[in-house]
Amino acid sequence: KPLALPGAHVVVTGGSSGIGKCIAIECYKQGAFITLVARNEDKLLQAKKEIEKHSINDKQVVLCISVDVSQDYSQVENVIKQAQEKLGPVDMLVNCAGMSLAGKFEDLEVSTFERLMSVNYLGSVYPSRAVITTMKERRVGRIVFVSSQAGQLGLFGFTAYSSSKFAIRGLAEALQMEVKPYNVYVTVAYPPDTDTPGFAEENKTKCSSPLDININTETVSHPELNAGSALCSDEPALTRGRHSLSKQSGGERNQSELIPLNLPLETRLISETTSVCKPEQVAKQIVKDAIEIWGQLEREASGGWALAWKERPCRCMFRLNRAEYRKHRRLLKYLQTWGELCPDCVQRHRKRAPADWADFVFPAYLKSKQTHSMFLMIRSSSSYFGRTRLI
Ligand SMILES: NC(=O)C1=CN([C@@H]2O[C@H](COP(=O)(O)OP(=O)(O)OC[C@H]3O[C@@H](n4cnc5c(N)ncnc54)[C@H](OP(=O)(O)O)[C@@H]3O)[C@@H](O)[C@H]2O)C=CC1
Ligand SMILES: CCCCCCCCCCCCCCCC(=O)[C@@H](N)CO
Repeated sequence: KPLALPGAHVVVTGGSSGIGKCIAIECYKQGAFITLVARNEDKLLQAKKEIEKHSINDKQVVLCISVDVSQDYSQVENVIKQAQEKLGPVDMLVNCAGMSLAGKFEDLEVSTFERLMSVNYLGSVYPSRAVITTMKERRVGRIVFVSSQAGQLGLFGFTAYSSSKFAIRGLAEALQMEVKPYNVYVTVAYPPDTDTPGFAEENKTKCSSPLDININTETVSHPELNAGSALCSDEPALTRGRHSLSKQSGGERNQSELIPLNLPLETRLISETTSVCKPEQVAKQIVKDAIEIWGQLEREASGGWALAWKERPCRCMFRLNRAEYRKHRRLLKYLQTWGELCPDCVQRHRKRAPADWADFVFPAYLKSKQTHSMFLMIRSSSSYFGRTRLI
């Protein structure tokens, strides 16, 4: 049976901002009781207020608990205890707390690797560990992990981030095997770039040196500019209201938007080849897939395999037909040869000619509507196991 959200207790880590907040809103709109978990109390309270605007009955509650999910297991366990005392056993846990930092391997501090592993990986282990026993006993439960596209494919500049997001996948797949007999289901979301405060932060670390690039980080946070950048947008890739090359002259640059760090331009270029999603849209898909029954998912997954096409069936946000799937593989090929393409691409970029460097990297069809549509992939571990006969 699908999980019934009305009256259910949903815990969302990272629920005070971005995708997590939108997931909380989505569940609340469907009648759930929510516990938000994050560090900053002001942000939590603000999110609570925003979520409460969407109530559908007067019994619904939004509880806020401040904790760092990455530090101390006993603290996290306590938080879950508190939440269960107030709102009952957790029916669904969404592990959305996370952070991202981009940089070349040798430019990243080793502490960054430790930090991202703690927050993204251990920060998903701890809450899951704290809810799992009760879920198994009750034979009810959903655990959602939020990985990333960078958790399916190693991407330039994401050595620290990608690996922490890959780790989540291993955790989820192994856990699913253990808990499936107890009617507990695990999903992993692999979202693309999504317009959130966290993404804006990350982009600050993605700039190149200021000599030839203007990064207009403002663009991404303006919803009206981003209106055309939804998944289904017909607009070509470069006019999607992303932090595209600014036409401002050097003299008009806002210095605060330029972080003069030696951080990878390539990362930003790769990133700009796809559209930015709206967090509401990503959240909706994540919640839908988490509460659904796997049988259905498996059938729907038959449209195509995304990313690791050989052995890993994925659920795509929009199903792919055969032709689209072929394009998909081409895109992957391009990414695999990125190492060769990129130096040239960067050089052209530096010379500012041709302006449309993405045409060089990706042929026009890859910037088409269908391509935009593929970028949200929600993976169902059980459909994976079903297909590859691992169990
Ligand atoms: N936006 C994007 O482009 C994509 C994001 N993702 C993933 O989605 C998730 C959410 O991202 P997004 O919405 O952009 O992020 P935001 O930065 O907007 O929100 C992050 C949330 O996590 C909380 N958080 C961060 N660190 C901790 C911690 N140590 N302990 C407890 N809470 C913490 C933050 O609150 P506080 O700081 O107060 O603790 C905040 O509520 C992340 O895991 C991210 O990696 C995946 C793919 C794409
Ligand atoms: C169809 C084949 C799919 C090919 C996918 C690769 C496309 C390259 C674009 C990758 C963009 C970076 C995603 C990371 C998002 C993220 O996690 C951070 N933004 C977090 O803040």
